[in-house]
Amino acid sequence: MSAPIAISEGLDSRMWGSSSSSVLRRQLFLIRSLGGFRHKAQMAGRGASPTLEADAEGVIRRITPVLDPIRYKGQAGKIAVIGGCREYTGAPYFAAISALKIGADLSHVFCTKDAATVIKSYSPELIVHPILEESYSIRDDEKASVSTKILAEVAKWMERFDCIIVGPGLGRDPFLLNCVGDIMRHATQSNVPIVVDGDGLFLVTNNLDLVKDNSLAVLTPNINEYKRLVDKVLNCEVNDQDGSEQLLQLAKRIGGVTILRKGKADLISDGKTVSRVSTYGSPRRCGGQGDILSGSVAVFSSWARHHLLSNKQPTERSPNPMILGCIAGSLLLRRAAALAFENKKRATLTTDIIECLGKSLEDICPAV
Ligand SMILES: NC(=O)C1=CN([C@@H]2O[C@H](COP(=O)(O)OP(=O)(O)OC[C@H]3O[C@@H](n4cnc5c(N)ncnc54)[C@H](OP(=O)(O)O)[C@@H]3O)[C@@H](O)[C@H]2O)[C@@H](O)CC1
Ligand SMILES: Nc1ncnc2c1ncn2[C@@H]1O[C@H](COP(=O)(O)OP(=O)(O)OP(=O)(O)O)[C@@H](O)[C@H]1O
Ligand SMILES: [Mg+2]
Repeated sequence: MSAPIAISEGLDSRMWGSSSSSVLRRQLFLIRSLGGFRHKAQMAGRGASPTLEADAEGVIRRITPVLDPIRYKGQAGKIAVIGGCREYTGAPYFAAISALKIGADLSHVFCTKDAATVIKSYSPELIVHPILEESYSIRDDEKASVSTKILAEVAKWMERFDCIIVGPGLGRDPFLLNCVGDIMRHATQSNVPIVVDGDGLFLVTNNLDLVKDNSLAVLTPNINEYKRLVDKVLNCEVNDQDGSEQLLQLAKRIGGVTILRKGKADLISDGKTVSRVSTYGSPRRCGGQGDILSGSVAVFSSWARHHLLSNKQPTERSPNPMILGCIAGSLLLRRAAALAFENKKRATLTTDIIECLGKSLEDICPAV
């Protein structure tokens, strides 16, 4: 029997954001009575909502689809990464290949022409679209028509995707970011979930309307990206003493987007609840682990959405699939990082962690 989902099922997810003392007492009662679920509650601060250590294994078991012979290609997920430019080709590759290794059926990359051949050469598994342009490659008088053409190219595919990941290795070219902003607006109109990472967060922090009020958007900031977001949205510094409460306020202020704050422990909030994943990963901090995480979150949140939609009509009490995706993605990356580190120690690299994704998922949720 699969373990219960840590948040929301059986609990009203809206409760966690409240600071009234009776609600707080009730929350604590519920947490204590959930002892068998391996929850650990930690108060974020006086009068603040508790942070739950998520039952991430239970979440993974619950949402991962069975490998059923009647399924056809595409049903386990079609993911697209919008990223990859002259400087960065590793990041979009890591995100896209991780999505496949976890179990998505198709993984696309929309990148600049310079990056496309390089990314294709890393793997024949990826479908690579060399369509993005940076300012240096186009004249001013071409910009309007080029950006219309880029949007049309992505729009052709958009409704087929279960999730897009915006930002790994995108770079910060203003023309390119402008086009990507249009792509994000189109995804939002088409109800396609968006995971925003890396330079996508640079874009969003300066254009919050791109994700505001979008409950299908997930932001996955690292320490620097989080600092910039807090500064811009809350107009203050990062508060590590009361980190959960600040994260809750940040997510609320952006209209209920889900935020996964990466760090020693990953904290996840949609402005209503705060969950934590602190399973030990690896002491190696090699670049690219955040990219694996973005691919992982995209796949798991698509599976969680599908799982919830296929079981019953979602209600206000249903868990937020984007949060479930973050919890599952965070645990899987950490397990894979721990396994890779066991083998490679100081030489552990992101490619080693990617090789451990399959075994880590198999240990939690066997294929047969
Ligand atoms: N193998 C690969 O291909 C990998 C590629 N990766 C990709 O790299 C990109 C940046 O991600 P990251 O994680 O280095 O950003 P982060 O920690 O905020 O910055 C660190 C410092 O650098 C600076 N800075 C960054 N970009 C800048 C720019 N364009 N121009 C100027 N300054 C810039 C930044 O300065 P600040 O923004 O704070 O002013 C901060 O001081 C992103 O696309 C990611 O996906 C990674 O995923 C790793 C593996
Ligand atoms: N100090 C830490 N201890 C343990 N795990 C950590 C620590 N910092 C980050 N992580 C884990 O590593 C993953 C990547 O986080 P990180 O902060 O390195 O992202 P990033 O800077 O965006 O990575 P990338 O190099 O891919 O851009 C997160 O899921 C987090 O769980
Ligand atoms: Mg990153």
